[in-house]
Amino acid sequence: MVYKVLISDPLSEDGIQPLREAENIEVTMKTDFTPEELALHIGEYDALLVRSQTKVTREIIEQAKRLKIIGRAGVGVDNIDLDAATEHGVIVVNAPDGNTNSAAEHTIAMLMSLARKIPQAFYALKHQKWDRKSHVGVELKNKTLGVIGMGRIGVEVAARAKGQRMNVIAYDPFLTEEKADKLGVDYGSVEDVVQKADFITVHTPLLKETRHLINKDAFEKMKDGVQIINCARGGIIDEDALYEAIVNKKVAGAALDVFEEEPAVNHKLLELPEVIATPHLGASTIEAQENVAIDVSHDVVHFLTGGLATNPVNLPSVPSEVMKKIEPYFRLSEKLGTFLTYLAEEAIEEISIYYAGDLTDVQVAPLTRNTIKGLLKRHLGEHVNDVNASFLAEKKGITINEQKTSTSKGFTNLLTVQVKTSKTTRTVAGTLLNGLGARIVKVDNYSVDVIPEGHLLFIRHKDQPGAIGRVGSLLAEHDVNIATMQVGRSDVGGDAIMMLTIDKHLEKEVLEQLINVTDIYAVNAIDL
Ligand SMILES: NC(=O)C1=CN([C@@H]2O[C@H](COP(=O)(O)OP(=O)(O)OC[C@H]3O[C@@H](n4cnc5c(N)ncnc54)[C@H](O)[C@@H]3O)[C@@H](O)[C@H]2O)C=CC1
Ligand SMILES: O=C(O)C(=O)COP(=O)(O)O
Repeated sequence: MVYKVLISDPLSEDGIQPLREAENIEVTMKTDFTPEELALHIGEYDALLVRSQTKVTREIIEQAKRLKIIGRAGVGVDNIDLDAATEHGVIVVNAPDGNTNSAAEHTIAMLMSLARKIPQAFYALKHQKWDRKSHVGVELKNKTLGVIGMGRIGVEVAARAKGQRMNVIAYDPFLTEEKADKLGVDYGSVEDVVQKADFITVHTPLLKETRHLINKDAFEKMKDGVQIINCARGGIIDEDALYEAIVNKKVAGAALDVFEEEPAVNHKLLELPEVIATPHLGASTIEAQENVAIDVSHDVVHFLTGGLATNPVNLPSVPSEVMKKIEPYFRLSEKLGTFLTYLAEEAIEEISIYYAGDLTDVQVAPLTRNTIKGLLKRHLGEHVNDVNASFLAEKKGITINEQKTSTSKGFTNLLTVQVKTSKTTRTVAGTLLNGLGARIVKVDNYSVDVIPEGHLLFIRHKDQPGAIGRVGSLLAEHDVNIATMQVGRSDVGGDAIMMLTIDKHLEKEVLEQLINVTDIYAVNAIDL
């Protein structure tokens, strides 16, 4: 199998070496596709790598029949329709750390350029004007920098601003007073930051909650002569409100690296002499580009070759030490889910997954997703995966319960899956036996011991002499060899079960004949 990877924005050639060197991966770099051309060609690719330029819309994702992974060589994923990706089972990964330093340095460069009007002075000089009086700046020392968003970049900007002898006041929903103390910054609300700062810089993602976070109201509360920096995302600051605030002399200057719509040429803000700008260059350094391309290429290679992504955006990331503990259960959890699809004869309304023993100490969400994947895949097809399993279950109106319990029934680990339909509740439980691998240990109320692989027959019957023999004979007549067989019963002469492993898939006509054998109530032929 050769995986085809499309790179649709310029990425560092050194950074994509992991992709170029990987076996079975063919890389195409094509950075001039129009949206229509991308929609036309995306169906050929297994992976798509982008920066902020390519808009990965729902329309594109709907055409991407082979696509498994979208790699964002950078932080912001607002150019990717994450819901559409999730619905289509496409994992999105980013490279959150590689450009932090460059973005922070660019912010400081903008702050200093703004304070000293360097771009305006240079522009005048380029136009033969030796103009010193229009370009009088302000010092940063002892001024207050307001930082909104103290994530990776915000924290780095704050540290550098302190190096300029500035006071820093910061707001972030995850910033505590204690943490602010440790970072040597003042802790405040958005209001405090807005009211007290001489310079305000934003470093949040663009979300519903942060869209126009800095708006007309906010500008009104600011100090006269405040200066604004946005090296995060266009849209965090309301551009119309900023324009008004500059024209009304409330805001003395603004430095913008990002815009609500990009590319932003002929933007009205660019006509104002108080505004300096760069065309989204925060991450545009040799180092950052190499870092993010390496990180995202590694994730794409790992993922395409069956490994796990380090920086998933539309799946909760799982620390590697946790992953090591739960990975052995992946196969078992999926098989238990698949097993139950054969037992549930009506539509599944509720799935409950119980984790016991060693499994109570770990993060089990990936196992839950895997179980649901097993439950849905048989009927919905191969496109069901970890990314879209929960979404698809919810869309089908299936309630999902996940619970850790102390009842491990003597097993060191026990994974029990139960499904409810309008008529019945069916249960299967499995365990990982030390050194022996996975076993199904319970079906409904019956204890069994069977490897969850291959072809199984689960038969419910009346506990009567001859029932087992009749099943054996019928299978022999059809050349079906029995590899293992277990029986169990509730009480003598009552309900009983047989669990067989057979050497081949049971044909439909044999199954129908088996169901008609005397004393047999139900037969499930299960292919795992
Ligand atoms: N101009 C450029 O080229 C670059 C821009 N960026 C952008 O910079 C921004 C920050 O990136 P990182 O620091 O890496 O992200 P991050 O995820 O480490 O930090 C974002 C912070 O914003 C905080 N936040 C969320 N909602 C908030 C709110 N309503 N008020 C205050 N804080 C809020 C979060 O709690 C988080 O701590 C992102 O928008 C990213 O896309 C990143 C790299 C380069
Ligand atoms: O990483 C980010 O969020 C950025 O904004 C960088 O964008 P870029 O990769 O330079 O198009």
